[in-house]
Amino acid sequence: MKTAALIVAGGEGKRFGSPLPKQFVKLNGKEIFIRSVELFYQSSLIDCVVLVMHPDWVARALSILKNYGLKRVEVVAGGESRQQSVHKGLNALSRYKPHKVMIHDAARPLFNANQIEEILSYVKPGKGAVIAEKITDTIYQAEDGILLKVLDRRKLWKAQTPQCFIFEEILRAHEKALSDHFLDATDDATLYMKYGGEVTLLSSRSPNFKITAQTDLQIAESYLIKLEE
Ligand SMILES: Nc1ccn([C@@H]2O[C@H](COP(=O)(O)OP(=O)(O)OP(=O)(O)O)[C@@H](O)[C@H]2O)c(=O)n1
Ligand SMILES: C[C@](O)(CO)[C@H](O)COP(=O)(O)O
Repeated sequence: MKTAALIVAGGEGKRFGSPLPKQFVKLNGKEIFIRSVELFYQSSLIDCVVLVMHPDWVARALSILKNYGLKRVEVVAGGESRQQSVHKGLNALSRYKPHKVMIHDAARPLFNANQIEEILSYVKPGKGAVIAEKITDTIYQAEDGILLKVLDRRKLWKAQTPQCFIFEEILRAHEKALSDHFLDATDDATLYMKYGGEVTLLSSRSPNFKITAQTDLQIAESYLIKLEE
């Protein structure tokens, strides 16, 4: 049975604040989206890869993928939101009839691909698996800068990606969300759980933070320099 990877790179990177969308910015000499695609493309456990790219940058992405010899990556145009982009990517994947799918932010290029097998082992009918990070700080709930409540951090995690599911189940969850006009989910586990799925959280074995601001890029570079020494 096939396993697919869906890499979402359809955003504009507004918080990064550069004319080039952050997924095209080079991290130690290689574009961030290429690093994320390669994590899955180079895995023997992944049978097909779809990259969802911002519509204005599809041609540029295709040319860069070709330069890296990443021939078997299908590129589709993303939507206005991450949720729409994922849905477009899932529709593109349908023709490959995958059994499982790993949905990953292109903006998380540091993910440790050695965890692919472990994550997939948790994915079963009705059960998804998501890489997340346990909270170590005290977490406040506030309104207008006034502390309202201190939350129990023992029960709190920071969602990351990949987020992995039985393909038909997460596709159905996205379709139901669309028909229910539930359109502002910021991740896929939200939809999966809303429509009855159970999600297992797994800690990342390496830094797996999202490149959101320019400072994140500098942190990622110093980590990679050490790793690739
Ligand atoms: N319409 C969108 C919005 C986001 N994403 C992708 O979802 C991931 C996480 O989103 P985020 O870090 O918020 O990226 P951007 O939306 O580009 O960032 P910003 O909010 O700063 O514009 C990224 O890989 C991004 O490319 C997407 O595929 N389609
Ligand atoms: C999917 C995600 O990376 C999990 O933390 C996050 O929700 C993406 O949010 P963004 O606003 O699209 O970066």
